[in-house]
Amino acid sequence: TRSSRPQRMLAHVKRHAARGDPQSVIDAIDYFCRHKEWAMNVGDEKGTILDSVVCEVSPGAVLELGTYCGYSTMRIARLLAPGARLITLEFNPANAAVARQVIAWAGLEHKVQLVEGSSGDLIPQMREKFGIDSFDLVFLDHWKDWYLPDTRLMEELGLLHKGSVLLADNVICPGAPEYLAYVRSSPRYDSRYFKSHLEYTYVEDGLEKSVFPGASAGSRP
Ligand SMILES: O=C(NCCNC(=O)c1cc(-c2ccc(F)cc2)cc(O)c1O)c1cc(O)ncn1
Ligand SMILES: [Mg+2]
Repeated sequence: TRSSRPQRMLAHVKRHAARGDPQSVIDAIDYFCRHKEWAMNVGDEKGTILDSVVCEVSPGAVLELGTYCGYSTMRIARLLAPGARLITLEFNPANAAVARQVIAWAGLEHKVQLVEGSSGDLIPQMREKFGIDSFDLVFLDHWKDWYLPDTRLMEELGLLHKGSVLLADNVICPGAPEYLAYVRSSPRYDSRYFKSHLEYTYVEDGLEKSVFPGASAGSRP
């Protein structure tokens, strides 16, 4: 049967990127998506914003919701300090299979745990399965109408601590209106919008960065 777009992207990476060189894998994917076939990676423009937030937070524990082909997974993992961990959840097994090979080609597999399944099912298993107490940074890039329920779930499970940062992709396109309304109105978050463009296009999109000031905030009378 005809190959999938992620499979063609992986073939492009293997042909044009150097093993063990994350930047060359990132550049190869950006080239493929800009000049051959568009794909829904966070991309180079929003990727620069993602990089700056990762460097600012310098997280010990990161959760990524929505791996897709592993592009943002690599952007985050290449900036992590030794011993820091990135857990990335992907619902689609075919995409997960491609992402594993992309991450391995970049030589970042030892920093990343890719878990297949639904975020709603896996988030409650974080402690027992991965020994994670809380996350310093969460990158939301999966189904847009799951951003809010998964954020509520992480709050209720105590997986966010004072200062935890949520960074959400696509808050304009395709859009996550209920999530935006929540993080911007809740006294529980200090939220800021980073205006950018939908990956590889001139369409407006952006990232919303929301800092969790602590469970007690917003509950005082
Ligand atoms: O498909 C699953 N996740 C991808 C989410 N990501 C997106 O949908 C996404 C879409 C776009 C996009 C923007 C404009 C356009 F015209 C078409 C697509 C851009 C992005 O940057 C994304 O991140 C998925 C499946 C599943 O069964 N369960 C959980 N997640
Ligand atoms: Mg996205």
